[in-house]
Amino acid sequence: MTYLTVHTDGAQPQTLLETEDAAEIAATLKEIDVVLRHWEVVEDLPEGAGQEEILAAYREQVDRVIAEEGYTFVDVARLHPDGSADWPERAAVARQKFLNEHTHDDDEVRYFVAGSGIFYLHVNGKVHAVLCEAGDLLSVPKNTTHWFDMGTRPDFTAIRFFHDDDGWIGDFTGDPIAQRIPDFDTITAGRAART
Ligand SMILES: CSCCC(=O)/C(O)=C/O
Ligand SMILES: [Fe+2]
Ligand code: NI
Repeated sequence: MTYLTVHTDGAQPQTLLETEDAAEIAATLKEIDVVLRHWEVVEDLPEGAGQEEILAAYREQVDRVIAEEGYTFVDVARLHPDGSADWPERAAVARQKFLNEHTHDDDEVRYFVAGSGIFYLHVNGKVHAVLCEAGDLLSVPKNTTHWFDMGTRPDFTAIRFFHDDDGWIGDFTGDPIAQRIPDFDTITAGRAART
């Protein structure tokens, strides 16, 4: 189940909303032109599946998204603890890449097929922190200021859709806001404590 928290963006952010209610999440995100859908997950995908295998397993859903919006390039962002000696360092580097506020001149469309991560959408003086989990398809309009936190123990697989064949290109805003909004580990711990 997806989880949404909304925060003010001032020097001392206040939490305005915490919800797991799918209808409330969809309605709140609609106010900022963001669409969150829940699609099926392929359960029998091998843990070590590669990019081509993942895209083949989700061909029907991927083709549906491409047909809707004319995307020309699709890839898979995947991080999963592999037990290697350099995993902690690679995980930290991967996390840092998306951790500062940025924009794209393309929509941000991400279909989570395993694991989780939080997109922070900074719009109209508020930050919407959307915890995406397996089955969540998030569509964020181009030029929306945002960042992404995969947490200190990254574990997710997300299919990404682009209109540009060059793939991921981010323009960083230089705003340090991400440092004062609760991070992935804090938000997921807070959610666990609610249940
Ligand atoms: C969950 S896909 C990796 C993150 C990403 O592509 C992005 O643009 C984060 O803002
Ligand atoms: Fe992004
Ligand atoms: Ni595993």
